[in-house]
Amino acid sequence: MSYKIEITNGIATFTINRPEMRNAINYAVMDGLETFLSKVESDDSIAFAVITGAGDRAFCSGGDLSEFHGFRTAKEAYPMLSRMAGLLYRLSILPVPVIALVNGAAVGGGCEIASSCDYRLVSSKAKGGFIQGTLAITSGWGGASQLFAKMNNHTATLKFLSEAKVHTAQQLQSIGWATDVFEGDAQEALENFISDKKKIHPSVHKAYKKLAITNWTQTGLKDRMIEEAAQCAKLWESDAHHEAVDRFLNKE
Ligand SMILES: CC[C@@H](C(=O)O)C(=O)SCCNC(=O)CCNC(=O)[C@H](O)C(C)(C)COP(=O)(O)OP(=O)(O)OC[C@H]1O[C@@H](n2cnc3c(N)ncnc32)[C@H](O)[C@@H]1OP(=O)(O)O
Repeated sequence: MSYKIEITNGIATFTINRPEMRNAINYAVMDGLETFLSKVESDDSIAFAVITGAGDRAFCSGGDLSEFHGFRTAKEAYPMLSRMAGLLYRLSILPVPVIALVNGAAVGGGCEIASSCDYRLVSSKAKGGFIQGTLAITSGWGGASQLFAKMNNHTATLKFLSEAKVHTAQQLQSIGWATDVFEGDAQEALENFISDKKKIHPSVHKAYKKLAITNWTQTGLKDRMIEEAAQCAKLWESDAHHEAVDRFLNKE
């Protein structure tokens, strides 16, 4: 199974389970994420949502380039991009704190998934970045809009996106993207983080989350994410993009 859903003690966890592909997102994972979101949206007993990747190499390497490379035009790419943007918007507006447990590399769309969460716990061994620029596209799943909604420093955010570099965990923390950097075991880091949050009543977390969601609703975050998908789709059809993906797939 390309994903796992576990709900234990009020913590709902979605694990992308394709470690051999560095947890790249394909349609099966998108279907799983949709199921997960529906469960969390409809179960009041859930107090925290967590998204992570299987293994210790990657949180998520973005879209599965072998599966999506068949899209040649903007019209072909847009349905996939806008569907995932819609799912990440739903992830971001879940009524409980949403935690990205960044156990390994988070690049491209992987960075967009983590950016759509409220908190990012990042392994000291992980690396991450919006590397889409190296493929001659922008982020296409609404991740840039998520960043602009959440990061304080506009110039640092624009630099993070447009330079398309891979950063160390420490660098990710210094630009304000990583909430915490942990050494060692990811599950232990998650338990510590959640046990600290549990010192405060769940209704307080939910109430603050509601305020954040009101802000995002009023500033049209969903529409901006869908517009981001449309903009990426336009770049998708360029020769520069197809040539860059060919180079990755041919391991040049
Ligand atoms: C499509 C949406 C778009 C968006 O809107 O954001 C994107 O996400 S663009 C996609 C961005 N992702 C990439 O460009 C992939 C980048 N991958 C990497 O940089 C590295 O794989 C890694 C994540 C840093 C991990 O490096 P490492 O641990 O050294 O593993 P390998 O590179 O050897 O990968 C193992 C295996 O997995 C395949 N792989 C990795 N990522 C993807 C991917 N996104 N799609 C398809 N396949 C992927 C890689 O080709 C290797 O395959 P094999 O050699 O056949 O084992």
